Amino acid sequence: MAGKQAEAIGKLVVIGVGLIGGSVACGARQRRLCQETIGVVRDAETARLAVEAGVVDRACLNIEEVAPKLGEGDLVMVAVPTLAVEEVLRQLQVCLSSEVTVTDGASVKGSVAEAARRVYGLLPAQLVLGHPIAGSEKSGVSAANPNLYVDHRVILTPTAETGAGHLARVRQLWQGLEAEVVDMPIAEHDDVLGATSHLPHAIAYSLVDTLAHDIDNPNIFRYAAGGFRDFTRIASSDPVMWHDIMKANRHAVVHSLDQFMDNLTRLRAAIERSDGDYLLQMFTRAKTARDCYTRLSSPNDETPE
Ligand SMILES: NC(=O)C1=CN([C@@H]2O[C@H](COP(=O)(O)OP(=O)(O)OC[C@H]3O[C@@H](n4cnc5c(N)ncnc54)[C@H](O)[C@@H]3O)[C@@H](O)[C@H]2O)C=CC1
Ligand SMILES: O=C(O)C(=O)Cc1ccc(O)cc1
Repeated sequence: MAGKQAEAIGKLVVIGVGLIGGSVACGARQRRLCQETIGVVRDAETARLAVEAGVVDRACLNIEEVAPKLGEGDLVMVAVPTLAVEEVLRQLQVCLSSEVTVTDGASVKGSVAEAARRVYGLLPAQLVLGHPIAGSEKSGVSAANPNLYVDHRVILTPTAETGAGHLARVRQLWQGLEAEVVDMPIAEHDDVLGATSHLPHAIAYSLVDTLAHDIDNPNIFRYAAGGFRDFTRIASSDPVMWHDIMKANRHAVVHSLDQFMDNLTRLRAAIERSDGDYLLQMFTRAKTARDCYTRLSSPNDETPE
């Protein structure tokens, strides 16, 4: 292997040119990681915007227009909401050669693996499931950012069925985008992300909904300070995307929510009985854990506003 260069990626086809797919496409295009970048979008306006903004070289409205021309070395990235991946795989199954590498960016991996088994009857070797741990509350092609993944982690969840060449090609794409790639079993991915990403989004949505609808003061947000802004930014995220994630990872999210609600119940009781020892101990423990997290993570891990 010494000195052997990885083969360049041929065509990169991105299905769903929003924040995640658009960022992969324009990041790869700017860095010349592939020969051509093609977007598959759902309407002519998005196609026009994606080309005009230099996110892709060209865009089309139907995967069947490009799929028959793809072969070994080409890569298809599916970047649509989690529960829409199955419908896209169904289209790919009928029109795409098994030599083409297929990957995705969906936030839940177990449900996508199950969808793939339903569509193909097994997990095909060409399919490499992945998840960039980078993003924001923004969505759509206008949010695409060629440097979104720089110094951020991308989790790949290969299985025994995953083809080594396909895995290498997907790894090469993310590394070319300057991300740090780590491999993880599917179940571990969904448990960990259920706790660290899906639970905080559920809590943020619930907090804002509580303040907006359950508290009897129409001016409540007028007096919110920076803490409210920091804590609730993610409640501006796309509702369809999060509807899909909560349904797709419901067992892990419910488990994490139960643990959180137990903790919150203990906190409520301590506040009610004015238990200062409990409050100081719990807040100190949490502050130590959070300070440790910020020290360990690079500055880029702090999500920008
Ligand atoms: N937003 C974030 O911070 C992150 C999102 N993800 C995951 O990446 C995926 C994409 O998310 P975003 O790019 O944020 O969403 P987005 O809303 O910005 O883009 C999704 C795109 O997919 C298109 N789309 C929806 N259904 C489709 C279908 N059936 N066929 C073709 N196109 C379809 C939409 O028109 C849109 O252009 C989701 O699965 C999400 O869970 C992963 C990491 C971070
Ligand atoms: O906006 C934020 O802080 C996020 O947490 C972005 C995000 C959303 C979904 C994911 O699957 C991964 C990252």
